[in-house]
Amino acid sequence: MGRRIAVVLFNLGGPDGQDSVKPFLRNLFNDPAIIYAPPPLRQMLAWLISNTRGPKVAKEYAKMGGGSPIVPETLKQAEALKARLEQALPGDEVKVVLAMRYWKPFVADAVKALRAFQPDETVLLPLYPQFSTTTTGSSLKAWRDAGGGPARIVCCYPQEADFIAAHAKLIEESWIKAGSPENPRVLFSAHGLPEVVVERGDSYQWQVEQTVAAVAARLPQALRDHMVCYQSRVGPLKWIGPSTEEAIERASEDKRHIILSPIAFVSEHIETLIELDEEYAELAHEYGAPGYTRVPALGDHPDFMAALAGLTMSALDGEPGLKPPPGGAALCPAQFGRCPCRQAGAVLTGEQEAA
Ligand SMILES: C=CC1=C(C)c2cc3[nH]c(cc4nc(cc5[nH]c(cc1n2)c(C)c5CCC(=O)O)C(CCC(=O)O)=C4C)c(C)c3C=C
Ligand SMILES: [Fe+2]
Ligand SMILES: [Fe+2]
Repeated sequence: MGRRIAVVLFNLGGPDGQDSVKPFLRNLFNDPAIIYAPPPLRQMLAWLISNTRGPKVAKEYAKMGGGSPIVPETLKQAEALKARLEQALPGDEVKVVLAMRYWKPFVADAVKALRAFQPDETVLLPLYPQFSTTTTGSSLKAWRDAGGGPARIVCCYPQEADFIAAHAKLIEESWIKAGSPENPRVLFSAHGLPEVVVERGDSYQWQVEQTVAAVAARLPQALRDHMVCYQSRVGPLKWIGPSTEEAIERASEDKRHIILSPIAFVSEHIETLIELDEEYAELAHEYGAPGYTRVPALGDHPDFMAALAGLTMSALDGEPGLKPPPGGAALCPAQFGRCPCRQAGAVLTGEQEAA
């Protein structure tokens, strides 16, 4: 008899309308993985920041039709992944559910849906290729807090071959579509993090650099000039750099045609459609860059879907528990020990998952 297989796609989530911008931001800033302050200070900060930041951000969501496209975009990925898994696992019943961290459908909604489905196997698959305590770590903790059952866990996949191929193909295609401009520089722009998060052992920046090195190595010679940079800084803390603004300024001074590829986001949302397409495009224009081409996010690109299906299939193999990064990729160095990849194979305790 066939198995019932559930795949849980973790992502950040986004407001589904103007009324949910403030509560979405409040949920985000009330996460101890994002703001290292004890309650009730954290709740107070979350309330304050969501109220001050809310109106500005609501205007940006309004430009995208009122809310974030992250859920519809993730649903497309879920459908494509389901189709691939059904083909690879004939006879098994596959259900792919969304589990968003800060807005609907929440992780708790996914746990509820799976209680009704009664899966034989559950695979937790973060839509964050690079592990961060602020993203995957926080989602795994939310899974446990919501009473999510035992699962096979994909930790991270910063160098997964099909994921890397998808990025490399999209970059090359975008450059060709722009007329193969001379003197291009590929700017790999990832969401930033406060420096203190990395100092505490978060492996995200290290893994982003692994991804960038692997994608750059697959690009044609003409596209080898590249730089990694970090966008979306929020709040008063010092964030990791160089910032995407600085990278755009430098590329403009060097008279490079900017090919901007989002490298830690796997779908389109506010950070790509507003920040990259409007704010950074305008900045490149102001700095006098010879050109600015934005590479699309991965979305349901067939190679990325192959990566997600492959990660799910290998998670289903062997013992349950946490799976190491695929393809013999290096485990995170000891100073970035908050990534659970180093405990792969062991049965995770709550502490390790939450780290
Ligand atoms: C790689 C993915 C992400 C990391 C790492 C990350 C860390 C992080 N984010 C904030 C604050 C905000 N992020 C916001 C939006 C947002 N962030 C990610 C991904 C990562 N965040 C995504 C996919 C999105 C888009 C959500 C959507 O609308 O679809 C926002 C909201 C927008 C805004 O107000 O600018 C905030 C705030 C911090 C503080 C942080 C690490 C500490
Ligand atoms: Fe973010
Ligand atoms: Fe790791």
